[in-house]
Amino acid sequence: MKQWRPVKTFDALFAELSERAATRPEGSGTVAALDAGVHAQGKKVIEEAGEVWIAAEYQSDEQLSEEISQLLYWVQVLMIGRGLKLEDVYRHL
Ligand SMILES: N=c1c2ncn([C@@H]3O[C@H](COP(=O)(O)OP(=O)(O)OP(=O)(O)O)[C@@H](O)[C@H]3O)c2ncn1[C@@H]1O[C@H](COP(=O)(O)O)[C@@H](O)[C@H]1O
Repeated sequence: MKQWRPVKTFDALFAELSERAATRPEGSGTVAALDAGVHAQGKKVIEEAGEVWIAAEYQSDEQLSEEISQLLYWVQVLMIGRGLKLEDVYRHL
């Protein structure tokens, strides 16, 4: 059974990843992802977007939700790598 944990929102994840970028803790996958650069980040965005599409066509709601969460993560990594803030995106919504 999955352990209960508080719900993490898009904004809370962005704050967490921004903090990782600023403090660069050892062992952080986000720090490694940022150091890998925009080309590698863009490839992950495309990969995860493809997995979202496949999950939407063929998989369960749970699997689709998980793929979407990974796409959101990689979009945030790419945003932080480029120095964008949430407001830069939100003003287009
Ligand atoms: N939400 C995420 C998250 N979603 C996706 N990912 C990464 O994206 C990858 C996508 O998984 P896949 O199954 O598609 O791929 P994989 O086979 O596991 O990995 P690859 O071989 O494809 O690289 C995962 O392996 C993670 O490296 C994430 N990595 C971290 N987080 C959260 O980000 C925060 C900071 O994490 P750290 O920087 O690692 O401390 C924490 O709250 C984490 O929970």
